[in-house]
Amino acid sequence: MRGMTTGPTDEQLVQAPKVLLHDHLDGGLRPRTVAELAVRNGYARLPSTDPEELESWFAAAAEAGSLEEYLERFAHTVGVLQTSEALHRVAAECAEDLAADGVVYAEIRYAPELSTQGGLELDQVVEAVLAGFAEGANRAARHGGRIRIGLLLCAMRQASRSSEIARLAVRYRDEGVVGFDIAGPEAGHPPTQSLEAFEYLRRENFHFTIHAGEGFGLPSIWEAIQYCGAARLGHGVRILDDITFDEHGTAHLGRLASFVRDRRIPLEMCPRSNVHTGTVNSLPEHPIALLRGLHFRVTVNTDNRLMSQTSMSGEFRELIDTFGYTLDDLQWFTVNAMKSAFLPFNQRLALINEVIKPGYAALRSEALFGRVDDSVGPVAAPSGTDE
Ligand SMILES: O=c1[nH]cnc2c1ncn2[C@H]1C[C@H](O)[C@@H](CO)O1
Ligand SMILES: [Zn+2]
Repeated sequence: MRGMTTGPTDEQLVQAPKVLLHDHLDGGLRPRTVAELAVRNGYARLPSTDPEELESWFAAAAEAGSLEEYLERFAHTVGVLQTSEALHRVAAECAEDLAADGVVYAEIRYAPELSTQGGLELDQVVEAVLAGFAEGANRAARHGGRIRIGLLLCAMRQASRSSEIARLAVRYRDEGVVGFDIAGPEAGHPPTQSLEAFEYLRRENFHFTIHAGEGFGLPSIWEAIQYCGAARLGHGVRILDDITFDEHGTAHLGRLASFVRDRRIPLEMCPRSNVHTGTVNSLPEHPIALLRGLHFRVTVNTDNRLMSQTSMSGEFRELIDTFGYTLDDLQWFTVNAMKSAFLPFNQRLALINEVIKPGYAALRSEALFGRVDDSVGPVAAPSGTDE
């Protein structure tokens, strides 16, 4: 509630409806699942098969300091994702974990070309993931969780298979694939290397986002938008390079930054991941607060829950602690994300009006009346919090 001195509790952050647009399937496995799949499928290259040790090993990605080093950890999650059963299980657990964290709508991305080392066809990869999502969402619903979940297909920038993956995405557009993306090392692999794929997708009226402005700067963002036609930007952090400040601290937007803001191009920001890849030095230095203040269409995302040891409620917690955000800000980020989703307009609107806004209103009214503690009766809201 605007003006409240107390912020939302961790429990309220989980209860708050959240929308996640940028999260990699192979970056969010449960450590125990990685270990079990490795044993079951004879994958012998894991650094450990003890779930706790594995969790710490993946978490060391936090010290990577560069996108390239951060990405090295994925060899092992991809290593255990080479069968339909493994993909199905991991996708189902992903849906369950997100629902348990209060995510009501998610677009999860994966590069199917990474799961063909054991003989799977691309179609089988996509089908296993989609079936896993459906199963996980159903299991979550049985425990009171509600989640809509779609798949974005990534092509890996270094692999030159983007046109093939774009065609795959369009073929599965009515089965749960909601969009396309390119991922992997950004420097040396500009978006225009995949121009043919993006032109095809545009002719098909299909949706796509592009990882840009994370491991490389403005030229990557410019190509993603002006050559390729990206509807959203994965990260987009370096748009900051096109903003200058005068001696009064007033921000001035360059032409590209203005275009991004004027066109309401969503920025899929992933604060914790950006610190881990060295894209920004620390969370307080992250441009999310500045860009939110300048009314860019900012969204909050996790990127890789395992490698960056995060969750949507965890990202929100850190933003609150760092920038003093309130429930109003969290609702703003969430509505921004829902507006930006690759879902039909009427469904986006329904989720905003029937799920997100009522969810935040309920939390605000809880803050207004004080939380009920069964042992001592209602806890009064702290004094001096009137607007
Ligand atoms: O933040 C990222 N930037 C670029 N590529 C990424 C990032 N996080 C994960 N990936 C890559 C590694 C995965 O294997 C791939 C598909 O999910 O996408
Ligand atoms: Zn990413």
